[in-house]
Amino acid sequence: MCAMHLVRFCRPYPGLINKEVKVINTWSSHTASTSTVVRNDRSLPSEIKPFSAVPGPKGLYNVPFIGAALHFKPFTKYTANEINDLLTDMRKKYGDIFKIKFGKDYMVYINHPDDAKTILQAHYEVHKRISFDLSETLAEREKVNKGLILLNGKEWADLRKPTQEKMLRPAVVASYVPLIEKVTNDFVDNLKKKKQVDDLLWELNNYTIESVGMLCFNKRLGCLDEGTNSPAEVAVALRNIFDMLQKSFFMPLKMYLYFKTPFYKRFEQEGRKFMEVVSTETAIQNEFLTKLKKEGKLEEYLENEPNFMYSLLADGRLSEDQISSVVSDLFGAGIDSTANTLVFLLAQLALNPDKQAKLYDEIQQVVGNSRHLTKEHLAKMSYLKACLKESHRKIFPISFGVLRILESDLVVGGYQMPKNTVLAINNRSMAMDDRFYYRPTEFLPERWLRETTGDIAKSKEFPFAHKPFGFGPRACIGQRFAENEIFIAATKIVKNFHVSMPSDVKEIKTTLKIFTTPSEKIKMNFLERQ
Ligand code: HEM
Repeated sequence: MCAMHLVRFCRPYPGLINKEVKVINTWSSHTASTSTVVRNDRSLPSEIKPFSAVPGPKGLYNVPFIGAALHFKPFTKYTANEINDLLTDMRKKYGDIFKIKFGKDYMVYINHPDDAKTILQAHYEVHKRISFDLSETLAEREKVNKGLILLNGKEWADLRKPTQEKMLRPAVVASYVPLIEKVTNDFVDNLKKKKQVDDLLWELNNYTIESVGMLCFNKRLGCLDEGTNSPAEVAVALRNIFDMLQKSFFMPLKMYLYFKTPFYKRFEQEGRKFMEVVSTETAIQNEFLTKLKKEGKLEEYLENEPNFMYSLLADGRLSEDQISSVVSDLFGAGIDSTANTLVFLLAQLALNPDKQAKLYDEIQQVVGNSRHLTKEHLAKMSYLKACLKESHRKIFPISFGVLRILESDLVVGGYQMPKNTVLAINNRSMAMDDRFYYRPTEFLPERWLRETTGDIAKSKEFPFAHKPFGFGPRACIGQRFAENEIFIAATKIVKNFHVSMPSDVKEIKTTLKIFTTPSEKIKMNFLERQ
């Protein structure tokens, strides 16, 4: 065992500090106040226990491949799309840390923020992502370059570095505000005509395709044009792709790795539809840029509009093939993620009219009669930001939570986790845990405001309980773009409409398709404000 591991063993792990502590509320913008809180009520093993002692289902459940099948229908009431319910039951039975065998390896579920912190702050060099073997098999069979989502180690870092420089810089993000605003104005105009929608997710899918299309291809793809009532084919393909990925993850026998099974063939068909759109649009964008360059008009064009693909081409560190794979990943990851987030945010506001009224007041105060939204407006809207954070907490957006594969041994919650252990941070379960959140079942954006103190602000004690965009070098690369898009859409929609749902709807039922998504169509009324 190396010296670093010994140091880890000797260090008292965070959860051992299990007593009343004085906490300075440094988040108060006015005066720092002191309050006494019970930080958590964990009971941890008094000495470090081996991995074999991590609790979890016993017996047949631990037989490689077959064991996983026993957790799902027809043996239980759960399907792969409802794995969250299975995990909630296991959390109740086994506690803050438990392990389940999926395939041939264990996956360890983490339900305490102290442990989430230990894992997310551990040292990683390869930053290996858990295998989406269905997508990997498709990429290999179709001879398509893998992108940010599938690559690891140096190949991933070579793509990530230049892309991140272009995507996460505040100035770049800000330059997209006017472009997204135009897309949002068209969406709002459509809502004014419709007044009511029967399937909010599909409407928002068309909106997010248009927004992320502006980032990836600098082009409007026509999904919001008059007469386009059906969702774009690419959105349908993506929905099916994510559903199949979710299912493939928990399949006991993955025959598609060896043969083109009917399940694989359906995935291939949807994958090809998606890739067709991306390669067509990428080629058009390339042609457009080459033409402008030949005509000597490129500089002038770039002065007026940001162009993400051009900035990657001009950077010189990535080949055209690598750029295509980056654009493909951004387009694929950017549509359903943001559309679902917006559905749930609007639904929470509809179910909580008092919070909607408060948000409307903030919008009126900050934006008033300005014709355009600016990054300065967005920066001032703290209640809007709190609404998004709270909506993500109540309905956690990612099916698996944030996953990490250990690159060296690590003590987590009193257990010795060996190198290569797969750990899943179960933010969804922490979100409903009253050790970390005051009245966790309620939609209370106030809990996130800087000026909030006392019990309601308990969540601020546990930042690692809530990581909807992940953490560290492998965190969501689209976070800033997504937040901008969500803030602009929510601001414009709430400014223009009072949103409501049919009176018999009291809660939103969800299912998991990589992203959390409504299990039934969501109807929404958009009553124009006078
Ligand atoms: C509300 C919307 C979104 C949520 C909740 C979300 C969440 C996440 C999460 C949790 C991860 C994994 C982070 C980790 O392991 O630490 C991730 C990765 C990623 N996201 Fe997002 N995301 C969203 C929107 C977007 C958008 C709009 C884009 C593209 C424009 C995008 C592109 C990506 C990509 C490419 C990765 C993989 C990054 C890598 O492995 O280097 N996401 N996202």
